[in-house]
Amino acid sequence: MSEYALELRDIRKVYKTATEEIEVLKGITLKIREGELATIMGPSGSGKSTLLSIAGGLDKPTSGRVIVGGVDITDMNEEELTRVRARKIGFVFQSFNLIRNYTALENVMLPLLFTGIFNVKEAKEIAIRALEVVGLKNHANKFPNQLSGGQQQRVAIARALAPNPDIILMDEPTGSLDVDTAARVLSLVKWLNDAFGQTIIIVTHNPEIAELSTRTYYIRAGAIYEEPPKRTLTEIVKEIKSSGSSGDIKKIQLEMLKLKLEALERALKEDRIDPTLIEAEVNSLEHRINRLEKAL
Ligand SMILES: Nc1ncnc2c1ncn2[C@@H]1O[C@H](COP(=O)(O)OP(=O)(O)OP(=O)(O)O)[C@@H](O)[C@H]1O
Repeated sequence: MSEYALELRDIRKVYKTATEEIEVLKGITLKIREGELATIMGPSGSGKSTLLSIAGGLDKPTSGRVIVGGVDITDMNEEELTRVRARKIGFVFQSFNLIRNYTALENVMLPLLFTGIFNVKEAKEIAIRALEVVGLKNHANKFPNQLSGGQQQRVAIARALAPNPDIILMDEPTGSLDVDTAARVLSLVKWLNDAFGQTIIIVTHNPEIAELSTRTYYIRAGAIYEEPPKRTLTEIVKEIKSSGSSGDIKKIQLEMLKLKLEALERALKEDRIDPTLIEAEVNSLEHRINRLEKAL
């Protein structure tokens, strides 16, 4: 058994769309030791969920290796991955992802049955214990819509926990919960890490969750850091300006101004507006169009 619950080696991820290629992850190496409660933070669109999907074998990296509990899952086919995911990886997402017409108990039993290890009776016994761990033993036969948001998230945690996975991956696990319920769910997560030694990775925007964790990582511009990247406001503004979008915005603005000018000229020609009222506006539009054309 490896000392790492999860190892990501030089992970690159390039998304190809019809018009462009985006390199979201630019060679990320990450080693999560057993028993860690790690958080991954970073700006919106920085690739946190992409990294989590790759770590969980839900998505393939463009290059690099993914090793879960000492097993290299990078080149596994879908059938092998389904087994490995069920045995070694638990998932908890913001939207709970419980199956609506299954009871809480059945929802927790499902990944246990997917492992191919347990029969129905064994899966049931383990699932009941997992529900007990999250304080929901008495709600085992309820359907998701008969449970509160916090209870549903606890069922999702029981489901992730039941197969005794090497690692539980959580994507904004408290994102859709109110503050009090979120705090209760988080204290359960923290307790599972402390008492069970369960290795957990949480992707979040919430710095308070990072405070609970044993280690915090930050993703920015496709790279990962253990310290929050220190940037001045001027650097952030420069980065946004040079991100390529401001040129496009100017072009769109120019098109909009030209369309407005055309419309004004048409209205003037067709005698639909008072010329004295719009003279200044036409002048100002022409001036702005000139300036933008020079800037592009
Ligand atoms: N299937 C896909 N095809 C093309 N681009 C994608 C795809 N999935 C994600 N992206 C792009 O990859 C980038 C990273 O997305 P990702 O969801 O991993 O970011 P994130 O850090 O989790 O963002 P957030 O905090 O807003 O959830 C984004 O620019 C996104 O638009």
